[in-house]
Amino acid sequence: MSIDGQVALVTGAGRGIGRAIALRLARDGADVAVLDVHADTLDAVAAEVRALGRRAVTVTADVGDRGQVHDAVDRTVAELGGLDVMVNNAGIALVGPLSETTEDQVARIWRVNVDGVLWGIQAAAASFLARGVRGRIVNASSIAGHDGFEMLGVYSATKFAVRGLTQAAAKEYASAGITVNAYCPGVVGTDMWVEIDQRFADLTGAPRGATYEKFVGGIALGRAETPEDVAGYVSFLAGPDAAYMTGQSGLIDGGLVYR
Ligand SMILES: NC(=O)C1=CN([C@@H]2O[C@H](COP(=O)(O)OP(=O)(O)OC[C@H]3O[C@@H](n4cnc5c(N)ncnc54)[C@H](O)[C@@H]3O)[C@@H](O)[C@H]2O)C=CC1
Ligand SMILES: CC(=O)C(C)=O
Repeated sequence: MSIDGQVALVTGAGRGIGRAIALRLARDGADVAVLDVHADTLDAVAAEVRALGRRAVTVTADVGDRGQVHDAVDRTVAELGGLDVMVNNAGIALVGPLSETTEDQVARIWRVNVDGVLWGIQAAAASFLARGVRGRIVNASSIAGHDGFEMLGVYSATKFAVRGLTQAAAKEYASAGITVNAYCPGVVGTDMWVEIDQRFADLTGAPRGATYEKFVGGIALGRAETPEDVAGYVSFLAGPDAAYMTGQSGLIDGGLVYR
């Protein structure tokens, strides 16, 4: 198993891509701390991790709160005996025209998608450095971090920002043997996309499902992405075969955006 005996912390692990990453890392041999701002599904995800024979802890925390993220890392080390892999997966979407975007909307999404990744990088790297661990940091960007999408403009900006943080952190921590990479999924059939599609319907009058189908229609491989497609790539980035890779933001989108 590629990451046997390691400890990972996955944010936004209560559902969707984060849940799939937690389970994949557990299947590949890691003990996992599952973190989410919504506590309701965390026990179920932790139970799934334990059913795979690995240890799990649940952490209810807001990634936009620096102190809570640092506490989450400390708790993981205390309860699971270390931390080797930090997956900054939590994120939220914002759908709407730039012309109508408010300060509150920008502050809210920036706090989760960008500040949340920054605090995760900072807390994990401090913990790796303090313990002499050549750890892995893996961040959630998106196709929207490679291409600006209409009606998803501020969301796109946050995902471009994640790529900037990923590159800068890779350089800052390289001498300590810490790698920092990002994954850039395409159209993954999670609750986030249900919400995006509904919001497009509300704003444009498009029938429900039409926006999702339009995006999926552009995928060369001919199907929507699954959370497990993303999780496999994250496990690769966390594992030994990615040891010589840092600062990269790799597209895993079935052939939707070409960069
Ligand atoms: N679904 C998609 O098509 C794509 C998703 N992504 C990115 O992948 C990541 C995961 O996406 P999905 O699983 O689809 O989203 P999702 O909305 O299904 O799940 C996100 C999880 O993050 C949690 N979360 C939200 N705000 C949080 C906060 N402040 N602190 C801690 N947890 C918080 C939510 O409670 C939820 O459990 C996000 O960063 C998203 O932007 C990137 C490209 C495509
Ligand atoms: C949800 C997302 O990341 C998109 C539309 O690329």
